[in-house]
Amino acid sequence: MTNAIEYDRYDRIRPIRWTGAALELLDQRKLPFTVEYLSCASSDEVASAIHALAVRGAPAIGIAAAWGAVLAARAIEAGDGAEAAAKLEPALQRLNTARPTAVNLAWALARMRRALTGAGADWRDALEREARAIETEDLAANRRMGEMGASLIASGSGVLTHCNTGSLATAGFGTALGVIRAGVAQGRIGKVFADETRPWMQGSRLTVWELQQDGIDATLIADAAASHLMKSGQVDWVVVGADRICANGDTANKIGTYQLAISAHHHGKKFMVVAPSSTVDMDTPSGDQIEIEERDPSELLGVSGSRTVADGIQAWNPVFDVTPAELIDAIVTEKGIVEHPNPERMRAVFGAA
Ligand SMILES: CSC[C@@H](O)[C@@H](O)C(=O)COP(=O)(O)O
Repeated sequence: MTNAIEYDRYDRIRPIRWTGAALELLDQRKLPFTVEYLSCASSDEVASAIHALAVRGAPAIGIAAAWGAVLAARAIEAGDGAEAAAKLEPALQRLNTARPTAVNLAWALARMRRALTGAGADWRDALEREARAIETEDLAANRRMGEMGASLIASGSGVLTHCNTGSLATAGFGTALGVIRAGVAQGRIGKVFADETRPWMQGSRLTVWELQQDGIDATLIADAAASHLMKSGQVDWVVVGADRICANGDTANKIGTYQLAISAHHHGKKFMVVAPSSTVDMDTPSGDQIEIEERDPSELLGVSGSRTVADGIQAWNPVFDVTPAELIDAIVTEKGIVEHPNPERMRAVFGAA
């Protein structure tokens, strides 16, 4: 179990690049066949890219929004941080409403506002420093969580993951996928399964592609095959990311996570949530208070742009669900692991709201 993790090996995919003049986003709508960066020169372009899923994954949209605030600053004149904060607020609000469920977006923008507090004429530098810090800290948190989460996994285990929680969804390395990378490097994980994650196909288009870049074998399954897989005994842990973790441990993540947790519980498999503390929202008492994003039903009506459903059919497209804390064995963050989360154990690691 002493295999060192060669982090350089995982540095090949960077979803977010700041050029000094523009924000470049690896366009996740086009992967895996086209690797192309979308250049955003204004905060409104960043907000549109977040809404359209050109950049996606809770930590990545927080980082992109932080750089969006830096771009918004280019469009205003202000003598100090207080004046800048007032003038930037409309742009920050537009970034904030680009997607509702992942708390990392609001968290990153709150940090950007705080960076302006007390800043003088050099307020633009303060903003840029903060955006860079948010990005750098995310990468460090992912590496730490990777090692912490992997330490829970017994040698030779099989894991199943959902959605995409890798480099593409973060500053790099990933959350749940970081645990999988670390677990494979340490020889703990023998077999990786990824589900397709309908309807947007983050698993089949992004996760298995990311793992292939690292030379990690992964087996793709249909979402509907997950319970059958667990029953077959090939999986010991379900390892997922999060978009918002509440004060009681209830966790919002990609639609389908909840049914994986129910199935894991039924089959006696362990269920791990991996997320940086920027995903923890101690101000929201429970999952009942989380706004669940509903996207355009057209995402369900076709595959790769080709319509597969008869005209006139209605569809409902909630893109996240909430897994109750009692179905979670461990929440892994860079601040610590909360086993069998409840309000008291959450407070012990993250403090009171
Ligand atoms: C490290 S990413 C964690 C979550 O953001 C991820 O599991 C997820 O649900 C992403 O949803 P998406 O709609 O693709 O942004």
